[in-house]
Amino acid sequence: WRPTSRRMAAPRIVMSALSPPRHVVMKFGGSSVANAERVSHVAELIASQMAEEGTLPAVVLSAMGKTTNCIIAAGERALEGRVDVSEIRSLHLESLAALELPISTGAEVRGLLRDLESLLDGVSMVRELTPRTKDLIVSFGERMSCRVLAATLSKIGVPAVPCDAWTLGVRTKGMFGDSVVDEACYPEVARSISDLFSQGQVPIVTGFIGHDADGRVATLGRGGSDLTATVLGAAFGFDEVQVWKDVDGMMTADPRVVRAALPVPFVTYEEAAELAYFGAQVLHPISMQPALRAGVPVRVKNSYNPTHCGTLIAEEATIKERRSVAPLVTAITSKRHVTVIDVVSLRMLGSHGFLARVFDVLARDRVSVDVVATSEVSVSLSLDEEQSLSPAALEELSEIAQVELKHDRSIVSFVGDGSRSTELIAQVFAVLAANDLRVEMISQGASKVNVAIVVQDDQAELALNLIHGCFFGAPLPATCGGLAVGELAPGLNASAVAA
Ligand SMILES: Nc1ncnc2c1ncn2[C@@H]1O[C@H](COP(=O)(O)OP(=O)(O)O)[C@@H](O)[C@H]1O
Ligand SMILES: N[C@@H](CC(=O)OP(=O)(O)O)C(=O)O
Repeated sequence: WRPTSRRMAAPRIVMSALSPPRHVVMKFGGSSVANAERVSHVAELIASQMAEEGTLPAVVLSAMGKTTNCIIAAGERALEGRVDVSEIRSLHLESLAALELPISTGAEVRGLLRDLESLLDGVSMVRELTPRTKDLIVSFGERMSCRVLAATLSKIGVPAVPCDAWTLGVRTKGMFGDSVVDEACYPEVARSISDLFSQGQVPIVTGFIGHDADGRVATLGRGGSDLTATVLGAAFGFDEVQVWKDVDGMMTADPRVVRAALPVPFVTYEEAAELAYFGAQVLHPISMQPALRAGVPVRVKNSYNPTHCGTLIAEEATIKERRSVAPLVTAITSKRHVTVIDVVSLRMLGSHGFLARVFDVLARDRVSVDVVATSEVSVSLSLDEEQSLSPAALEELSEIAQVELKHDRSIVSFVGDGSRSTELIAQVFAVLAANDLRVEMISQGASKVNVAIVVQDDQAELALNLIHGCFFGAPLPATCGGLAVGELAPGLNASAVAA
């Protein structure tokens, strides 16, 4: 679907550039607006980008800091009869005061806090918190943060207006807590944004939330503001979707785990989706889909180093053109605390339908699988930490096979040039074998950009650093996952690691 009415007249906002403004989405997550100081920093960043680069933004914002986690915790406490929003109230009222925002903004935020508290009182009385009610209570985080940022921007001359996403027409479908945006709403969203731009207004849009077909609040799953940003990008046809973080773009690994991680300048949509799905926290797993379908480039930027070019995420042809050489590995990521299920059935030797039986049980238990390895009489598959098989499902599998659960595993994934996977796998296994790190599963082939291995949790950090050093040449840190390189886990080869 391509938007028809992309461009409206340049609004009253003073634009330094003579050419028509570049329409961009600027998404800021919770860590970018964790307190009053960071809200003020983001407001200055938006205003300076408008003035210096002539951009006309729609801003997508998440709840301040860990407000979503706090509201979820408040919901769980309300189930036990305790209603307490003091931490949430303090953060927002102190921010209002520190930012010296108008009384009207304070009144709006206090009203939202009262509504949240009333809902929690209700949960406390009925001792029930349905997925629908949980979505409604968590939505208050984004609704408050948008009002705080919009008022802060207005104070510095940017005519910002807070927009609950449903007021722009963002309509969801699917389950509460894990909805997606219905593409049928894109034309209405495009018109709403055009109208705001033509009125010279900068929309500050709640990420993560929307209304379902019945007008009930629903959320897009944790981290869903990235998806809101790419949906707006696709619906209106923005020139770029910017995802602002506290790091210099998508990195070659999680910088909190691999201190030598480096920014990646160019990533394809497919690589970004695989990295996000297999643990790279930097983007929501399905947020690349709307951008890919509409051909809208995504750029991951650092709000603390805005002059850094960050990471450009775009279609394969564009990225290949921009890359000087095709890297063997673009980036490495990991998903911790997964469970591997080994299902072995000698009785099914030669008989068809073994795999179908196993996956039928999983489907009825509504669990999704990340990594699979099969043989004629066995299948191994991984479930991430939020999922587990019901006793009934385990019993049913045990009727046709021996079932073994192996907890505390990690999936380590390498995203890169799938056509050179043999070379990639050879290097990975060489460095891991040199250190007696055991690979329990490997999966390659389904995706042309991803190879995944399974190791034990307590060796994942070392594996990540070893492999990262292998492909990106950075020295090993003194310790990996609590293991000092000089005093490695029993049996590890110190000389090879040191080398
Ligand atoms: N491959 C990666 N590239 C960049 N950042 C990563 C990666 N993997 C994990 N991270 C971590 O994700 C953090 C940003 O995610 P998050 O804190 O959720 O940001 P936000 O709140 O803005 O959405 C970074 O600070 C970084 O430590
Ligand atoms: N606040 C929601 C939505 C979101 O996307 O947040 P963040 O941008 O901080 O990941 C959450 O915590 O899931």
